Amino acid sequence: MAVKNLINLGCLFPQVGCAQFSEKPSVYACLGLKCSEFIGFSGNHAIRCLGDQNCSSNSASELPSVVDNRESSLANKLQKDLTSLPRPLSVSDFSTFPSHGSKVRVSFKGEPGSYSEDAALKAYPQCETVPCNEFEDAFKAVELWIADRAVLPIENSLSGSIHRNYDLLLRHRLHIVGEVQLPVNFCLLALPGIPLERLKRVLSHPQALAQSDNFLSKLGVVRENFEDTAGAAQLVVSKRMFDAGVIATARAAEIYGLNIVAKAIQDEPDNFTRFIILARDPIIPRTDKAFKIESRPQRKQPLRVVDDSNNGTAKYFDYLFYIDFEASMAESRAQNALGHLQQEFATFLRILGSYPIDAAA
Ligand SMILES: O=C(O)C(=O)C[C@]1(C(=O)O)C=C[C@@H](O)C=C1
Repeated sequence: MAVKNLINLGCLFPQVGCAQFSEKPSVYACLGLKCSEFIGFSGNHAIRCLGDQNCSSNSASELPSVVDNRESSLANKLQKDLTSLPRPLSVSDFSTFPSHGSKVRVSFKGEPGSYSEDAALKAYPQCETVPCNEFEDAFKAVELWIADRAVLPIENSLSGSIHRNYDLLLRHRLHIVGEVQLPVNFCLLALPGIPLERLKRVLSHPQALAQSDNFLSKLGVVRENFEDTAGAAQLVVSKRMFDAGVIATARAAEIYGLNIVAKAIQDEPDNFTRFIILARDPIIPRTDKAFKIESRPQRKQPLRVVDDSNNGTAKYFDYLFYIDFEASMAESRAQNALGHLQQEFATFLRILGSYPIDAAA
């Protein structure tokens, strides 16, 4: 079992590269009470369902019989040429190095039009985005110089941490150099000419479906999980699923030629996803002002959990903590605090990055 903990403190730091961030830096450190602990700390990961190949969705087959010719020809006309969109990278693509201009290249997990791509464009408005099949592919794209940055979700204000990315941060040697907080507004999209009442099912990322529960319940539709929101939009278009809606971004509607049939359908209006920006090299902070440390491990009162298999006896476990605090690593108090943790308490310490806080959220 692994436990994560976020802790904050703060100080001044000049922004490098991303114009809309504040000058406040934050440090992400990982601290383990046993190194081996993080091996078991990986999240579940679904297998991607891409276009019409290997797709377990029951969507495609029944369509020609349920749509009339008028709808079919309308959709044909409006459907964008999906083959012109960038194909997400997978590990096998990494032997070939794509040509590129001088733009910053930013890898993300998902298809063009996903929320993650929105986050990449918020951080680097002029960037060239590099879609990837898996979170790990986005890490590798940076490591292999195919991309300059990776933008990956780390937590959502409603659903919490994205464990897979915490795990990957430790498995890879990239550095956190920034963050983006993205307000997540879910839109319901459908093929052109299809009104809300015609929808029998809605496809999307599990988070999007879960966070739009009230709306979907009222609509009385079947929910179908998909790996990412934009991938679901692409599927609905490529399979001409006239009875299916998709929860995705407004940009996905534009990219795939879908109509927005409802906007801001999430249950909670304040829904934010926090993304981290990763680079090959760390930012070296230069500052001298820190705010406060809000929390720290207590040596005399370490965490305990009760192990049921041990007849309810209290048992100590090894923990891995992720600490996100406002400070600069150039500031001596921050160095001292982490130094003490390492000398007196932790068996493992790694600074995952020092970065400016996104104040534009
Ligand atoms: O499916 C997408 O569009 C994504 O970018 C993925 C993702 C996620 O990983 O949680 C990102 C942000 C939103 O909260 C919903 C989905």
